[in-house]
Amino acid sequence: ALYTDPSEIPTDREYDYIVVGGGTAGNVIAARLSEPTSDPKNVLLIEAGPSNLDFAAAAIPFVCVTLSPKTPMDWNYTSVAQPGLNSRAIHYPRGRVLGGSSSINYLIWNTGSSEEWNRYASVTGDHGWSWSSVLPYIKSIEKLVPPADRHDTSGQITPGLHGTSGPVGVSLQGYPSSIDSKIMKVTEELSAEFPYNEDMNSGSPIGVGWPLSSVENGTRVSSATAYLEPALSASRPNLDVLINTQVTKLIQTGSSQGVPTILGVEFAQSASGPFYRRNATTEVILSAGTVGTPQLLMLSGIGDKKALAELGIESIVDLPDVGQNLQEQTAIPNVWSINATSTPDDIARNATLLNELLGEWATTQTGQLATSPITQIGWSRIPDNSSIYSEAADPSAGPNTPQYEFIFAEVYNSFVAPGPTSGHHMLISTNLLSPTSRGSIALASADPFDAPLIDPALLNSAFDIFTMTEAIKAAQRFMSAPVWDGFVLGQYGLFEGVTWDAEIEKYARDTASTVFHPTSTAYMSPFGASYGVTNPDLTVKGMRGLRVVDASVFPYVPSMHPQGYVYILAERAAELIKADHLVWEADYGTPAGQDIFTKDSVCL
Ligand SMILES: Cc1cc2nc3c(=O)[nH]c(=O)nc-3n(C[C@H](O)[C@H](O)[C@H](O)COP(=O)(O)OP(=O)(O)OC[C@H]3O[C@@H](n4cnc5c(N)ncnc54)[C@H](O)[C@@H]3O)c2cc1C
Repeated sequence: ALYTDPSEIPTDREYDYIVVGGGTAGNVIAARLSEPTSDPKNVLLIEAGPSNLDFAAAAIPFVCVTLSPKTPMDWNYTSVAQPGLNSRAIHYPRGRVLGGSSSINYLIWNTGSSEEWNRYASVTGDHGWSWSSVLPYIKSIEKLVPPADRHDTSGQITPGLHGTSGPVGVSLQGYPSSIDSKIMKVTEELSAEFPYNEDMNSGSPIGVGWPLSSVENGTRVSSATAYLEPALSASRPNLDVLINTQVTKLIQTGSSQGVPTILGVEFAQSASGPFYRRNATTEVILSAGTVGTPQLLMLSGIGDKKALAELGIESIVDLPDVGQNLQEQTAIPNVWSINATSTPDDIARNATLLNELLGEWATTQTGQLATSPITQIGWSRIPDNSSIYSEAADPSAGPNTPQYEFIFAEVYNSFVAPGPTSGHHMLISTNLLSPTSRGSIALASADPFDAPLIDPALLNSAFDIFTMTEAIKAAQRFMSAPVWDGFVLGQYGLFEGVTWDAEIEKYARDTASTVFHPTSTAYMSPFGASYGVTNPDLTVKGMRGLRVVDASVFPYVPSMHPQGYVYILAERAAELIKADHLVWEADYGTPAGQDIFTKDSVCL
């Protein structure tokens, strides 16, 4: 059942599992663990935000850009001042709603470069995170469906690479744009630098192609719509979901041989309380995301002992890497003025047009709003002989893994300057994918209702600014292809006249912001490692009862858009949890065919 107030939670029910955070990963976990079996498990899911169903706009793909920042679906964080961005602080959106960031994101669907999954396997010592091991999850998660406009997608995707019956509907762009054919033409005119890639989700992403989005029937697919709503609609008596309620602390419930057990959670709807507490009988699964997870661990005494002592927080386990190693990607929307008579720029300026499009979407889930504003994507790398390699090693997972991205859209956008009231535009957002900078999440105070200090460390290293500058120059080369003659009028807005390296660097630092992809603040390392926060089976080091399942556990930020990776992670995590539960309860040993990494009985 769905509850909106903690006082409604049945007091006589014992929960096997308590899941903290009804976001992208948390909903997968709650839905999977509460599946009907001969021995059903009771699951309580606690989400800080409201229901996604309270927000009609969340379902409409094109308006994804309006769901954050500064909305009721967003935590509305601001970063600390960024030295790499000329000391600017930036909005730092994170979903605070059922579905979490999958309810407010820009819908791009990627499942990875094979090299980086293999790197996850090698740095965690768990073959279960390798590309060959995660491929079956990708197929079982995806449901490839026709685009909203039902156009012929031959040659735009390799259907055989995709699943057809999973919970997450994914589709290609569902509305034509005037730049589609021109971008494809560049892949012929400048094919050496910008080759066409028929399917960027094959494991080898490099090239320019058509992106998939988490959109089905012209409507957003999130973990709330794909996993939680079906589970709730099935009226599972063993699944309880509590919304509008923040978990304020994880609580130690015992210890054995000096190893603490964490099975308790404290929660409240506001700083003034009342505060409630429930214990799980089997596990607490922390899925509060890359910002929320380390914040809650530290509030609970799991983190750097010295730093916590300064805030008066008593240490349960000294884990200095909690909140460290934050990896984030940087974006710059570079805009060109174009010779077009209509572009989606018009939608923001013309209320009548917007209302017509909303009407069309409401009746048939078709039209311009049935698709995201992103038309194509390109993935690329700096040349192997780049001068930066004399001072920095390549941070990417390998030569087939992109270091930067182009996102194409037929519209003006900027993080720092308002939109123009006339004219038509296109943009290439240049995104730095594999930064060498490392940021952090730290507590501002011991009050769980205080926002944490978020430092994504954007453009904070020589490699990062070099690669971003090269990406912008590559975008300029892309736009110099013959096909744009007469169509492109010139660089626009703050990008106008920006040509030379020094100008590009200044422009980059003045205009960049986040791609919204923070990861790695509770990163996995091998069992027994003296660094890291979580083990390869996602249990938290040095304790029993607690696991982390969300984007915070990735050892490196995914080189592509991460929501697909998070679904994969959560699906495997649900299997690991179920398998461990069998092992612990009945002492069966490893179930036949189950690929469980060997670990000692204490899971340190
Ligand atoms: C604006 C934006 C655009 C993006 N665009 C894309 C894109 O196009 N493609 C893509 O692949 N990725 C995109 N991403 C990133 C992607 O959505 C995230 O990486 C992914 O969804 C993270 O999943 P998660 O489970 O780790 O965290 P989340 O989905 O953020 O879930 C965390 C949940 O925990 C809840 N929570 C936190 N603290 C507490 C607490 N103390 N108590 C209770 N609940 C709590 C939160 O409210 C939230 O619901 C975007 C993200 C944003 C914000």
